[in-house]
Amino acid sequence: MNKDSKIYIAGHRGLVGSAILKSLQEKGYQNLLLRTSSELDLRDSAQVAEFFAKEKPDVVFLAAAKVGGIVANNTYRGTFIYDNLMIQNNVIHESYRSGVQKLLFLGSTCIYPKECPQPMKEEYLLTGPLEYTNEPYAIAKIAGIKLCESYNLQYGTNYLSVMPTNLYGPNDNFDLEKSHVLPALIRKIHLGKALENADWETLRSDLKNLPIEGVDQNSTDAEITGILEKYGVKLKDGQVHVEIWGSGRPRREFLWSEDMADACVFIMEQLDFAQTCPDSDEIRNTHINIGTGKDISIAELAEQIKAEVGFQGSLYFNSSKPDGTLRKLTDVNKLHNLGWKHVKELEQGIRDIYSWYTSQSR
Ligand SMILES: NC(=O)C1=CN([C@@H]2O[C@H](COP(=O)(O)OP(=O)(O)OC[C@H]3O[C@@H](n4cnc5c(N)ncnc54)[C@H](OP(=O)(O)O)[C@@H]3O)[C@@H](O)[C@H]2O)C=CC1
Ligand SMILES: C[C@H]1O[C@H](OP(=O)(O)OP(=O)(O)OC[C@H]2O[C@@H](n3cnc4c(=O)[nH]c(N)nc43)[C@H](O)[C@@H]2O)[C@@H](O)[C@@H](O)C1=O
Repeated sequence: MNKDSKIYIAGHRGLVGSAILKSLQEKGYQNLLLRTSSELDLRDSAQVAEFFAKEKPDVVFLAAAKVGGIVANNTYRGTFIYDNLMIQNNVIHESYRSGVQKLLFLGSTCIYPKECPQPMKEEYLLTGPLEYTNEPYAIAKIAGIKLCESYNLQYGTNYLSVMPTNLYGPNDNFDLEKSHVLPALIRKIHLGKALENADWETLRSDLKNLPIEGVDQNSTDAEITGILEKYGVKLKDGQVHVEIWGSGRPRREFLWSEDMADACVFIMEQLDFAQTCPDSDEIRNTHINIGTGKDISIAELAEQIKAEVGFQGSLYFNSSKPDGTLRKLTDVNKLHNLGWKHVKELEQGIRDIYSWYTSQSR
């Protein structure tokens, strides 16, 4: 990959894709190829074939995918497996057909078994049953790793795969049902604080920027209070209570999206497929974990966000919502040995994302 390479970033408006775009621009890459999903639906084989044949990119960052939190994965199981298989099959296959020199596939640490030894090493892939709530998504991601690996071995392509831990940062999804835990808690606790202060202006401007079904900035105070209750932000006995899904016991590892993007660009600049093979006799587990190597319980995360936001009310746990995997801490030795380490720690990241969120919802 060099500064003149024609680089296609699939998913450039998303959490990770937007950070990859920013990182490449900052590093002086200028020949960038971008398409939104409405301009190019990557599930559509004919559209993707035409795009690659015409544009012939040199390099591809595949950060387009159907993505969501635990409940979205568990609810839209068909969409998660179909969309992801179609997107990655089309992009990887047409990259091969049009002669793309290098490609980066983004998977996820949910590829590892539900009961995986901790921390999770790359070699633990396919050693046990998966967590059921996101099994369809995880199976698509495993297929993506194997598609890259198989094309490399059969056709001599140079496609790399990275497995990021849970990510957060600017341009994340803050939907209260479909998002991941960190953005969901930032927003719920922010709304909780506004409700306890009877700060209707803040509540209305939040809803103006990111409407919740059944309520908008023109709704009455009572309607807003009623709908927030449905999403777990409740005013009861003069106090506001914010719902945390599950038991609070699961542990998660969080990486700032711009660190993730930096790791992606670093790997694409520094590595070829041959160097990712741990053992030349057995070409397996060539993917690379990307994370911090540190985790925290959901209960602790919620307390940290509560302190950062300055919410005075209470947090309560709703055990009717799924916990998912109890722990998925990445082993980041492979990444560290390559010479890359994250920069932003979680405490600073929470501060920065809360500041970003409030600047957007004003
Ligand atoms: N977020 C996280 O915590 C984690 C993410 N990952 C992986 O990282 C990658 C990026 O995720 P993230 O940035 O969070 O996801 P986002 O949901 O923020 O962004 C996904 C992007 O994919 C694009 N996209 C979705 N469907 C299509 C389609 N049919 N055709 C074309 N483009 C499409 C969207 O484009 P548009 O905006 O134009 O509609 C969007 O920009 C994914 O592979 C994900 O699985 C892995 C682990 C954790
Ligand atoms: C990135 C990763 O993301 C998903 O896996 P997950 O880590 O389980 O996802 P999550 O962020 O949604 O939840 C983490 C934990 O947090 C708890 N939790 C509490 N309160 C809220 C809450 O309000 N919202 C959400 N979403 N979770 C909450 C929740 O119950 C769970 O115990 C998969 O898509 C998977 O495929 C994947 O790749």
